[in-house]
Amino acid sequence: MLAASGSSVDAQNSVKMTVDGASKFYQTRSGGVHALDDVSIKVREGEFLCLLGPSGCGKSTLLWSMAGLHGLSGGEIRLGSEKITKPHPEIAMIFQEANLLPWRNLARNIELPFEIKKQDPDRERINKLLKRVGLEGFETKYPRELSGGMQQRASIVRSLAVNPSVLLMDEPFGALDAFTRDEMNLLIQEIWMETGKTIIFITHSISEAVFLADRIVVMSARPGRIANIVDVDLPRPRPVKIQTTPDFLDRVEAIKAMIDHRPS
Ligand SMILES: Nc1ncnc2c1ncn2[C@@H]1O[C@H](COP(=O)(O)OP(=O)(O)OP(=O)(O)O)[C@@H](O)[C@H]1O
Repeated sequence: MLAASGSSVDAQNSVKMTVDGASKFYQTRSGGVHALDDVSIKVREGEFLCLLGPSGCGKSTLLWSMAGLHGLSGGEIRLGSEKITKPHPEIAMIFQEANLLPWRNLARNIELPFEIKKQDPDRERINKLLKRVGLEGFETKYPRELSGGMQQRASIVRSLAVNPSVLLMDEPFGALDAFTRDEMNLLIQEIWMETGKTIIFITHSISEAVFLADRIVVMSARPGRIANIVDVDLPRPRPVKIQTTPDFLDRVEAIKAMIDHRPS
């Protein structure tokens, strides 16, 4: 069954990332936007955490802050005890769009983060990852020659090639068709189980969150606050067909009831 949690994280597991009293105001020409209000989360080492909430509740704002891509108006983000104020080599981000450079082939897209860091690409690791996601043999293809799912697989390889310990994923499969999305959800579950990375994953889909997560942070409408934190104790690996079981559907319904869709 679903269980509210979040109180005794420290006692159970080591904390990988901490969001401590995060608030964010955007200044716009038409006035201020209060996007996040006093959000605190302790992300456990190696956990799969999903952020779920209505459109505009500040999920991307929170994730971008965790990536060090933009600052908070109040509060702080920490990786271990280190304050995150700019991008960090241990933290990689994956977006809804694969963001591959169209003029570079797959191999050269994957090597880009190494070039930026002025490092030699770790070809052994890259080749293993390409094989793992089923892209072996596609190294010389250009993004336009790859399907959306293949492009997103490539962006996963590009992120994991530099061996981060935290993967932040901002609705990574939101633009894919339902079958490809199921495939990608299975793949990311397998990769997570194999690598023990800490994953923080934004989705609009309650089913996707219940399928993937150890815990789901349910956020309320703007300004984003934590409405609930839900444990998902379904055994792993979870097969796609688990999504049709009564237990799974009950969990989805329970979360649906928690989400406040009313505009603030
Ligand atoms: N750069 C910005 N300048 C001004 N307002 C912004 C900016 N970025 C986001 N916002 C506003 O902050 C609020 C939260 O946006 P955010 O994208 O974080 O929400 P979200 O939950 O990720 O939304 P969605 O699920 O639709 O992607 C929204 O009202 C949005 O319009």
